[in-house]
Amino acid sequence: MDRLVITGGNRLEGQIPISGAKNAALPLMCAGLLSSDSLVLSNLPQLADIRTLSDLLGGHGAELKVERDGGPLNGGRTLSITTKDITSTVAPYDIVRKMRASILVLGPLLAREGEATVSLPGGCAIGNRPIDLHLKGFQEMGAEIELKEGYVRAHAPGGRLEGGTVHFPMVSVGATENILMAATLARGTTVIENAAREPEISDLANCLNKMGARVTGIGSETLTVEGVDRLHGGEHDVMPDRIEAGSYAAAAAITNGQIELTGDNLKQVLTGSYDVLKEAGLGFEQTDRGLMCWLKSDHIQGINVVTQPYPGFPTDMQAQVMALMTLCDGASVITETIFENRFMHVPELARMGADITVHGNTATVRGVKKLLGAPVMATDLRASMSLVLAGLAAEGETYVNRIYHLDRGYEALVEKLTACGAKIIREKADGV
Ligand SMILES: CC(=O)N[C@H]1[C@@H](OP(=O)(O)OP(=O)(O)OC[C@H]2O[C@@H](n3ccc(=O)[nH]c3=O)[C@H](O)[C@@H]2O)O[C@H](CO)[C@@H](O)[C@@H]1O
Ligand SMILES: C=C(OP(=O)(O)O)C(=O)O
Repeated sequence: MDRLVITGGNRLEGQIPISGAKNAALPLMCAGLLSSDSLVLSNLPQLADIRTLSDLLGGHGAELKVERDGGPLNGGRTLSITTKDITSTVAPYDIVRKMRASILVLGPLLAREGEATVSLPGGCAIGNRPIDLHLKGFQEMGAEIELKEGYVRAHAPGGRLEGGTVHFPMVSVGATENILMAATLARGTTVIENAAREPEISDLANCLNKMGARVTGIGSETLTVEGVDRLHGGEHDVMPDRIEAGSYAAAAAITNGQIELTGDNLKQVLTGSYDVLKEAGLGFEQTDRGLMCWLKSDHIQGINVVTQPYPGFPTDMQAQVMALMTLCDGASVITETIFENRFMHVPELARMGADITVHGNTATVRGVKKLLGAPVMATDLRASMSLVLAGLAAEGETYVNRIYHLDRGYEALVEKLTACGAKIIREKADGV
């Protein structure tokens, strides 16, 4: 198993190109199941999750072809997904267990074939993560659902889902995406109330419209989808990764460096994190190529922050901001409201000298003068990134184990940080 070895204390300076967003790319790829024509997606990041989903889609009959490969530092990949026929409506446990977003094939399969059998994804390190809202939504569209032997078996009587009103009692990104995709091919109109408003959902809705879907209300909490008989192919550029951008902005600040994030509309992409990072002392300046980020104030400023659905502060930035706060002037209070168990990075940061107390869903972080390198390991993707950030600032060497989490969501992490002067290498480590 690989690990990262980071020698901390280097001021980072340089450019980092922001990749296409994992959390946009995954639902967009699933949309490829909705049409027998080709969906061509550009700016796709090369990540473990994308490979996992490619395997899953291949099992349903999709043909995936790399049309262009600019590499992570030059525009990413262009992939065509052509699903002439759905050859299997079963999403097996062996693939779904690797990646929870696999549940997003349920809506497209059910919409196109009138049936789907998808393994229940189970929980993960950050929480229970049930899928009841997805299932309730499909039932409101006429589907019959059965849970058997760890699988969801969904069936649309008469072979087609019916439009209806799907009201979500709480905001769910995945459930909104699943119902949105299913509704494009349903009979009649579907109104999705209390829809999540994350930009990745707008990216998906815009792509679906390019494929002939009729989605209105994009970006709002009510999405209206007029079902059509078939979707055609389309071309779509995956939006930039707002969490990757925020993570590298935090890297600039924690090393007292200066990083130019390159890509389009990055200030807007950072909505939700932008104000929080500014309050923490970051300066931002729009440049020709993107957004310059640096620590503007003398010290990192302690802040109080609460994770919220978009446009609030994203839970996927919570661990990285906590890493930043370990070195703040004064204290910071961080409240996690989205996932019930998303503080697994706290004990690891504490091993590096951080002073953090957790009560329920609130962490109080008292800034320390310095962090000290240590062997650490994380249980999820963003927690791993928080340890990388801490390692970049720490005195001495930090060994980040279990980096398969980082491979899920940060494209070319070592290359991007090295290009800015970080001392970071990836090496084999036995038995961790
Ligand atoms: C691939 C992807 O895009 N992942 C993102 C997506 O995950 P994901 O789509 O899984 O997250 P949700 O928005 O669905 O989850 C939000 C909350 O709702 C709960 N819930 C969700 C569905 C359900 O049927 N029942 C239920 O109770 C979850 O347990 C969680 O507490 O949004 C999260 C919240 O912004 C992000 O952290 C993830 O990075
Ligand atoms: C939690 C995340 O992803 P997933 O929903 O795929 O687990 C994430 O991207 O931070």
